[in-house]
Amino acid sequence: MTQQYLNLPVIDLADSKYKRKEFAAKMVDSLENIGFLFVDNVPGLDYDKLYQCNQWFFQQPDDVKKRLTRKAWNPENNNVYRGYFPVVPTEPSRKEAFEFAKDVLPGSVSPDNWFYEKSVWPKEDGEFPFKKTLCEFYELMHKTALELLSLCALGLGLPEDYFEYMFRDKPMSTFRLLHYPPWDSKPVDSAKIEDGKLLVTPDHADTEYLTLLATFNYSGLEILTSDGKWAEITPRPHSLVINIGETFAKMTGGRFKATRHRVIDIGVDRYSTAFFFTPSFDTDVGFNILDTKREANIGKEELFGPYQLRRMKYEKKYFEFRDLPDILFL
Ligand SMILES: O=C(O)CCC(=O)C(=O)O
Ligand SMILES: [Fe+2]
Repeated sequence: MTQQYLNLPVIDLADSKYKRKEFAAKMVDSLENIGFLFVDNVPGLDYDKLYQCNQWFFQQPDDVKKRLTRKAWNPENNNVYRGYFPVVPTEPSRKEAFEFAKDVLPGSVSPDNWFYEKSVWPKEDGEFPFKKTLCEFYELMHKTALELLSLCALGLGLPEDYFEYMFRDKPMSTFRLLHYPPWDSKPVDSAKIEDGKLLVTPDHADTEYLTLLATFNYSGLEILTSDGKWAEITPRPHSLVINIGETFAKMTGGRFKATRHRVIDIGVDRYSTAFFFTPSFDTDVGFNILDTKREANIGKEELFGPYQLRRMKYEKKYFEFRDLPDILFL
């Protein structure tokens, strides 16, 4: 099979003030038909600095990573959800990652609800302000995601602030730094796909609401197009890749697509960052936002937190999530 390439639609946020309606329509069209798009000129987003954060972390020695490693891989630690997880050589998903969130106020959630556990951070040497810089990026991604959702709302004929309440109080968003080392001479069979290619992340759709991905001009990201073929996204420097997760798709009754995608081994180390914009645990995600007849949604309440845990731990069973503890009150 010859490799297919795809140029995604582009929205330039520098123009979004005076082309709002046009961009809203483009955003809706992209999410209905492809499920992915590029966003250029995100105000304040410094890609070199973000890449520097990514490189700084993955160059840390093993003992630094070990102190941040989730309990499933290091029983000495208490963090089950945030922090670091290592490459697992028997998995087709070949990646290590560092994940953090914005801490909630102490006492504002049940201590059993590890979705809100405090983020863990590496010790710094005073040379590079890793935590401070990444926390600023978190705020920037949060703001950008809200702006993109307000364009979606406008394009769908909803009030522009329609989605805001879901993310105002205790969003569960995760910021993930990723490193995919290339396969060595003996890749696991489950990583082998057509045309002799190798996976570093298998076919999946994201679970949350909206994903903001920086690929730093690396190739390797493929999406499953509507004609059933895998196509590689042509990287676009200084642009974010945007896609939606299953939660948003289901709340539009499937009108918006949570498109399946995967990452291919490009033969060299690959780095990216993903911001998963995620509602609060208590958000009702059981209704269709496009269904104007209220009765159609009665009795369908579904809290986001339990939905997310079920999808990640019991249904998708990704290696990084399948050992998560249960949450007793679910
Ligand atoms: O690294 C990438 O380009 C994609 C990452 C991804 O799909 C994910 O983490 O869900
Ligand atoms: Fe993904």
